[in-house]
Amino acid sequence: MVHFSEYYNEGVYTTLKGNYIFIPKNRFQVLTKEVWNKIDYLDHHPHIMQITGFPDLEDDEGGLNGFLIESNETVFPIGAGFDMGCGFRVIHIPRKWKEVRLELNFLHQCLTNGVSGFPIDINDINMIMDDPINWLNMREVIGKSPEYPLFEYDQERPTHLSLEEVSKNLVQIPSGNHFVEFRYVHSIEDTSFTNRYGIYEGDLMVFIHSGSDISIKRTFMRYFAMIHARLGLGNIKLNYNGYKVQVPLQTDLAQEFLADAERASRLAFANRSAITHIIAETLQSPVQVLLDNTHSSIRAVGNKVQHRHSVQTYMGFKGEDIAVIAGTASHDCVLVKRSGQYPFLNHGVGSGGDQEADSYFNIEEVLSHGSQLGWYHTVLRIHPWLAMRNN
Ligand SMILES: Nc1nc2c(ncn2[C@@H]2O[C@H](COP(=O)(O)O)[C@@H](O)[C@H]2O)c(=O)[nH]1
Ligand SMILES: [Mn+2]
Repeated sequence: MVHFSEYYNEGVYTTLKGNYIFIPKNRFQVLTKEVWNKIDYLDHHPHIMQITGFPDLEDDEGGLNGFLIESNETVFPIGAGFDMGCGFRVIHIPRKWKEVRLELNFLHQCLTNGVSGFPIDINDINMIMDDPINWLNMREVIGKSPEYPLFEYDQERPTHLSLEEVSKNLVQIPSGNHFVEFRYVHSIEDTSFTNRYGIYEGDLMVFIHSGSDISIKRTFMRYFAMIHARLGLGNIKLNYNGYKVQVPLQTDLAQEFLADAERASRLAFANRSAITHIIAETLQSPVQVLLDNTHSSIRAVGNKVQHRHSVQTYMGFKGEDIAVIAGTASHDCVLVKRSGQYPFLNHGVGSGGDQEADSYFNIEEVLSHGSQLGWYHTVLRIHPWLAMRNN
């Protein structure tokens, strides 16, 4: 048994190769053998430049949740999990939460059955993959994202996504652990921020958590299986180390995978934008999009590949770097403002799947850990009210 605690200091574990795992002590102590095997494997991998673990680090479907990998010349298809492009959008609505009950039934109908007044066809899908911002402008979508990073990709690469399926599933909540939640501001800690942007206690906050539809998720599972089979790695067992499945960056397969990863991110972003539009139209209200990010992505710049599995960066909102840390369905979510230099943070409190699970960590513990590391301070807390899902 290795006594890892000798490397643990003030909320940070330093690996043998000098990589960091930012994790509260009691979480650190219960990391499983499988998690350590994966960390150790990547820590010693010749094509890995950096790995980083975040406070909600844990095992997840062959990979690690709350985990960032930066590699050289190599793509790890499990690096973002299968829900490629998944992210949160947070919208402030300058109305009190108690005032909007009447419109919600109609909204639920729209967001779970599709919206006839907002038709989507294959041309829309092609335009979104090509230039999502232009598509939003052309469709006069209300509620633009203040900042959303698009990455260059090789648009000539063939796609393995089923565009027909995607077109049927856009402008609605995808299945899986995706939702539109109506929450409200219930305690403000940084009044200078909220006064600047007209945010008050009791105001409605809408959370859109949405990634790919099931057909996109299956595409990335197929990529994984295909690369696994090509490498002749045998059977996939429980607690499989999915990082053993890798593909050189310059191969056609890796380039197709990366192109589809960026397409999936753009489609998920467009879906969150279209959902915002439907909410704004239904509530007949202005909306203030605080942020839109993706926490599951694989992107290459030059020969460097960044893999994010449930890891977010701060987003620019009117010159301020902010993020939202999700709690659970029945707990607060928290808007934070960056106070340190470090650009990344965990997206939530773990990966519990569709239902509230025991495996979720305590948000207070996660928050105090991030604050102690000097990453951010709390701006406000957002209380749960009601949620819409589409399973
Ligand atoms: N506001 C809510 N947050 C939730 C809910 N279920 C889970 N979560 C949080 O979201 C993140 C992201 O989930 P993932 O599927 O992308 O891993 C997770 O870490 C939880 O903190 C919910 O119902 N409402
Ligand atoms: Mn997600």
